[in-house]
Amino acid sequence: MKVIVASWNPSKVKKIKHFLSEVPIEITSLSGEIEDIEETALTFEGNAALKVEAVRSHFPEDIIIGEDSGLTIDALEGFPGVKTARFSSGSDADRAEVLLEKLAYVPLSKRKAQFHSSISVSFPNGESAECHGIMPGWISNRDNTEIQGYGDIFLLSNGKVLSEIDDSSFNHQHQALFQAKQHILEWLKR
Ligand SMILES: O=c1[nH]c(=O)c2ncn([C@@H]3O[C@H](COP(=O)(O)OP(=O)(O)OP(=O)(O)O)[C@@H](O)[C@H]3O)c2[nH]1
Repeated sequence: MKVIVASWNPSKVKKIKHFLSEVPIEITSLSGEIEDIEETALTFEGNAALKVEAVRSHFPEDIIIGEDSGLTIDALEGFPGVKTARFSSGSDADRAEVLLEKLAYVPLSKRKAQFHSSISVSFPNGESAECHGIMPGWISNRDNTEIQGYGDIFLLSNGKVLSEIDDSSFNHQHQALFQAKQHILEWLKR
């Protein structure tokens, strides 16, 4: 039995594999023949479950883990939410610029935002566990000409943006991954 990471994003796969490295079974990613899925659910939880379901029949005897993450902005009624990776064309950096334009006249106190991570862990006997992590912050109103992604516009309570922080052990993905790891370790002990 292995843990299969149901993601088509190599840097996400690397992060999840690294975080789960203490789990005493092999952790592998998808091989090229399984196509990326359309993320059609309305919630992060729903999309994490869709990723797992999409690959379940290929790995009937393994544990499968799917993750969906994104940003919600209070002043934009939760936008971009599940569409964080694709609400407009281009890169995350381009989309971060679009968000800054939408918030151009909104003061910092009203720029509250959250990063979410939902993980679905599916076990070969049909059981599953849902995990969720959330990191609160604000969308920065600082001038930043070097925007490479959402981490450069997400301001934390210590006054730094996410991309300036080396230790991200408190972040949304790590919270959800920590819960996922506990579920897997408990399941393996049975
Ligand atoms: O700068 C960032 N710092 C973060 O800490 C962070 N957490 C999430 N995100 C963004 O949220 C979307 C996830 O999309 P997502 O879960 O659909 O993943 P994906 O499509 O890349 O891979 P897959 O697993 O679906 O194959 C993408 O735009 C990510 O860049 C972050 N950006």
